[in-house]
Amino acid sequence: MLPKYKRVLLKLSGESLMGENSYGLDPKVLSSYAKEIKQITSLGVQVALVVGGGNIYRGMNEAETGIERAHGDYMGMLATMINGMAMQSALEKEGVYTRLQSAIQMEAIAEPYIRRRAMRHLEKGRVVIFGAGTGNPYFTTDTAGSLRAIEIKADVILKGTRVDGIYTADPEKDPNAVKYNTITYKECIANNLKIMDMTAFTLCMENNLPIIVFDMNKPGNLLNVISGGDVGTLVTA
Ligand SMILES: Nc1ncnc2c1ncn2[C@@H]1O[C@H](COP(=O)(O)OP(=O)(O)OP(=O)(O)O)[C@@H](O)[C@H]1O
Ligand SMILES: O=c1ccn([C@@H]2O[C@H](COP(=O)(O)O)[C@@H](O)[C@H]2O)c(=O)[nH]1
Repeated sequence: MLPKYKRVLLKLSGESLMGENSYGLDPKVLSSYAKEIKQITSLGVQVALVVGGGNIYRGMNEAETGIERAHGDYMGMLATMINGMAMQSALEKEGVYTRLQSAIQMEAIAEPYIRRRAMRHLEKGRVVIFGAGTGNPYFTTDTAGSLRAIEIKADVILKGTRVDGIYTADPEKDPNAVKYNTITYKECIANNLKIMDMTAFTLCMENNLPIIVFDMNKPGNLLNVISGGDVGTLVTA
């Protein structure tokens, strides 16, 4: 099978990593995601990974936590490092070579983020995990994923999540929501569709980076996306 994409940035939801638990990490999910990723690296697809942090900490709720927003955001970025390290371990168990790069210096556990070095790792077939988001508060890992995807010249950003695409409204809240097979960036922004934040959509739109939102929990789905299958929702101009 000839993959449709040569280099992809896969954004994994932090919340999905907790599986049935209400917090933290589920080893079954980590192992299953690692196996799915191995399926596509075996085809020669270059994979960069950004993992969210919502299973551990989000910095947004200053009113609830009493923790200043920017301070909380740095805590959220540290949460993404924990998830990145967990994915690194799960991938290595599957025999996949990896490198973890952090946007915040943590030399004992990760390389610093160096764009050209990341691209070299990808060329050598290593999965590069980008941790600590953008390194800046007031952003999200969706924006970090979009930014890194553009920087490393990925063909597409794949948002692997727990819903099977983009809907007219949040399908977890609105049973009448209808799924789009394709949608434009402008429609996502105009309709304020909350599957990704607006900064991420805008960045992708300005740089013409296609987005595919798909269900990462369905076995074989990632491979299907890479094969050009009719999976999830495609966002383009
Ligand atoms: N219009 C929409 N279409 C589809 N999903 C939507 C929409 N609006 C909101 N959502 C929600 O977005 C969620 C997916 O986002 P994502 O994968 O980023 O999860 P998350 O919980 O924010 O994870 P993370 O820990 O990475 O921040 C879905 O679970 C869904 O409930
Ligand atoms: O560039 C970034 C990325 C993330 N954060 C903070 O981390 C948490 C977790 O990320 P999610 O994208 O929500 O999974 C996020 O809520 C922010 O608090 C950040 O500040 N900058």
